[in-house]
Amino acid sequence: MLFLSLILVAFGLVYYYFKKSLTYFDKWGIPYRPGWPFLGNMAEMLVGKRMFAQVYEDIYKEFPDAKYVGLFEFFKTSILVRDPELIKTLSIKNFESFGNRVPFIQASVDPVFGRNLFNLQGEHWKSRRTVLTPTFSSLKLKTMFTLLTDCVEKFMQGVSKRPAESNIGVDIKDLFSKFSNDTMASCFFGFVVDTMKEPDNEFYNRAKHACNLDGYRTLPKLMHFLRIKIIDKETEDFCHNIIKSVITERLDKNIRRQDAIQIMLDALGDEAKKETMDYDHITANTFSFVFAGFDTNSAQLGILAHNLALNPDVQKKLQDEIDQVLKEHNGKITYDIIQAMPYLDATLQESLRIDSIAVQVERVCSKPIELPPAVPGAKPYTIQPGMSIIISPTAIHNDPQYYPEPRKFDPDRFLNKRWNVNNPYFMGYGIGPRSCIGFRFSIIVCKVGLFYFLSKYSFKPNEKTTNPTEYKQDAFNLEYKNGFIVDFVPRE
Ligand code: HEM
Repeated sequence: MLFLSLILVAFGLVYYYFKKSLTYFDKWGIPYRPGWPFLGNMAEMLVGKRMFAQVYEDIYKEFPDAKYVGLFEFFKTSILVRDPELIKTLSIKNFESFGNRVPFIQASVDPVFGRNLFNLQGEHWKSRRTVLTPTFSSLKLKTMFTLLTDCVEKFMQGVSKRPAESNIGVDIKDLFSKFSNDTMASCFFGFVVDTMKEPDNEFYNRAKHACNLDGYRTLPKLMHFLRIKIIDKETEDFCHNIIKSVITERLDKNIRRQDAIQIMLDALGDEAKKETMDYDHITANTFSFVFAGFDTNSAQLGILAHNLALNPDVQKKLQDEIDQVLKEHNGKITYDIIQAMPYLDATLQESLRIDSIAVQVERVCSKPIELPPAVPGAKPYTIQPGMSIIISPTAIHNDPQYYPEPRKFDPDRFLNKRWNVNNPYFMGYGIGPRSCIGFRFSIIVCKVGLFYFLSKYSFKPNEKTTNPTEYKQDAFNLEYKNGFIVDFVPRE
């Protein structure tokens, strides 16, 4: 009985503590949506009623006059920044104070994932990012272009062998994941695989498995406390072994190939002797590209297919541009030709705007910074180290004051607009120095995939393709209600 009373008292105290913390923002007059003890503002997400990204969007919409609002994510108190100019100030000008995101996991628990760029902090991140940035320069991507066209040609051959009836009600993201996989294997791991021909290849199966992070995203602290690794031992060994054998072969036989491993080897210069090679780092880096790029690129192509199926006029305009380019260049396509296609470029930008894969962009504060009052008449608020700011690309991209008729898929909004990762009104690839390192690679992969596909086929809505678009509310990542389902038919 005494024991039970103690438990009830302890529970009461904890409940009181969390209930009280839910009024934390009152002192500064910062608006917030009332939260539940232990769950904060995330109750709807937890019961599958609202997608993560939409919880942020709902809160964003609730306070149209605020520069920022208070946010309760389970036990965590954060700031959701609404004002694009404040987003820019914090994530770019004050990068010294907001240069990190909360790490998923420590390298001591998971050596491959813990040392990847996404997860690294402070100076470790800075030096790694500096070494890796040249991998994605336009010049390097140009040299990788033939690797990409090899992949897309194999992919299209595989698509052409499918019986017509299997192109009805297709999970298009899954289909494009085969192309995305092969680009990763070839451009980052330095070996060739044809997933349309061999859908059960080990690289594809492991990449799919390793990109499933749902548990970590919802309960990272618990997973960390239990020392559950993201990358299991077998996948870790598999990646190590590929990298080791590719590097050994290159050094032994003096082979060069235009891929990311070669760029990392070249960056290591004379130290790149077999005995001193830090395979762990190269594995962690290449793996971070697969983790960050495999699912995102296929999802982006899925978003494109869905929106093109629903907007035949846009699809037709894009196919006209593709046909024209093929005709002008006798079917011989180069990196520069693809990059110079204005409507293809605008369509990709619009697809990143209308449905952002990034659930949120997060930065954790490392030095105190005073924020202006959240609303007129409120007090300035000094954000303290350890607290996160959250940015919602979905909310900004769907705000009619920045994008009139935001649910309309209209590539013309982006016609002849340059890509810019420092633009707080367009954050498909995040913002500032910590934005997506692979964005140029991703752009060219999506363009190549779409270009070749639309030169032969047209997307059509299937009875399962929701119109207007509906979302799967109990998914963590962006997913349409019935999945990424469309039909595709050969062009007339
Ligand atoms: C459509 C595809 C993609 C989308 C929408 C996307 C989006 C993003 C976003 C929103 C971030 C967080 C940025 C921030 O915090 O400001 C990010 C980070 C990152 N992305 Fe991508 N990404 C895509 C493809 C790729 C690809 C293909 C690669 C690899 C080649 C890649 C590698 C990374 C890495 C390594 C980071 C962490 C960067 C750092 O912390 O320094 N991404 N991406």
